[in-house]
Amino acid sequence: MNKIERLAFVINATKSGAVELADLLAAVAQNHGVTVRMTQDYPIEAGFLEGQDACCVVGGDGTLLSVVPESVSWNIPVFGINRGKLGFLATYSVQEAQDEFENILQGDYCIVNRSILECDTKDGERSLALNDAVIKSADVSRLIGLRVKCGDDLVTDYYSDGIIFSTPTGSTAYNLSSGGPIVMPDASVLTMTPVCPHTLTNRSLVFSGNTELSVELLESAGNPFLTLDGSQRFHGEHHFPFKIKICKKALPLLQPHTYSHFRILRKKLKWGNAEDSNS
Ligand SMILES: NC(=O)c1ccc[n+]([C@@H]2O[C@H](COP(=O)([O-])OP(=O)(O)OC[C@H]3O[C@@H](n4cnc5c(N)ncnc54)[C@H](O)[C@@H]3O)[C@@H](O)[C@H]2O)c1
Ligand SMILES: Nc1ncnc2c1ncn2[C@@H]1O[C@H](COP(=O)(O)OP(=O)(O)OP(=O)(O)O)[C@@H](O)[C@H]1O
Repeated sequence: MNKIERLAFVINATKSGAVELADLLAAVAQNHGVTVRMTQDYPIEAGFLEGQDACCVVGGDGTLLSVVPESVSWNIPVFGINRGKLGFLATYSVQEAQDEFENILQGDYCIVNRSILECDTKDGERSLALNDAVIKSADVSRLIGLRVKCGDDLVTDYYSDGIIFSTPTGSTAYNLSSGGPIVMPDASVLTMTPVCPHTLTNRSLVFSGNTELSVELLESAGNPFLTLDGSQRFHGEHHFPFKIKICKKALPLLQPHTYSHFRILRKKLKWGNAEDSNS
């Protein structure tokens, strides 16, 4: 791949050691003639990634999720160094980052495109999500009634705690906790998983990647809301119905050539007795 000549750092300064690590890596980059820009803003300012060759996120998965709209908008590859808890998306450990940083700057990396969701609310707001779009009621003790259509075709009506619409990347997040399938990140699909549906038969559905779903509110359930990647929220009935599909654009994710999704699954989900599941 191309050498990195302009590198942006997005730092979650609330994470211990994040600022120091970013300063260290920035100094390495500058010694290699790389132009560096840094921010601790959350979320980052619109336009921050314009003209950059890559974006290095120092924080946890939430920090990486927060740069997704900006990265997609300018098509800037992102990689994350984990200073958070899990680091499922921010997959470089501090040690790996320090060992591999100069190679990355020299172009020794690959880019994979991760599909993202595009959500259009009734009032015309469009938002993107790398993981998921989740609809729930703010009144946690009430069911929410939602009607899902696939194009013009009725899927069914759900009475549940909510519904999670997930990308393959997001399949290992809230979707997984709610019994949804783990999906390989390069699959062109969109999953839908009801949270505690009040029926014996509703399960996750996997739709093809060119599906457009629409979601209607069946009855007022006390302040319904839509959350994208766990942060951006749309409160209220006036946003319904809204539409969800896989976006034509994707998130370019920078990975080492040695990246193995199964290794990440084994390690982060503590799978089985594989030798590397706890390392
Ligand atoms: N019960 C749950 O599991 C639950 C509830 C709410 C939100 N979430 C998830 O949290 C995500 C937002 O993450 P955050 O870090 O900003 O909030 P957070 O700090 O509340 O993180 C929730 C956990 O999800 C992990 N996570 C995030 N993306 C992931 C992915 N693609 N695969 C596997 N694990 C992932 C994070 O590392 C963290 O441990 C949302 O997109 C949603 O999927 C999960
Ligand atoms: N640059 C930032 N500055 C301050 N706060 C941030 C920044 N980026 C994200 N945050 C907030 O900090 C929260 C936690 O950060 P993050 O998700 O990165 O760490 P974590 O939850 O410990 O890690 P992980 O998600 O990998 O388990 C985010 O959900 C978000 O609210």
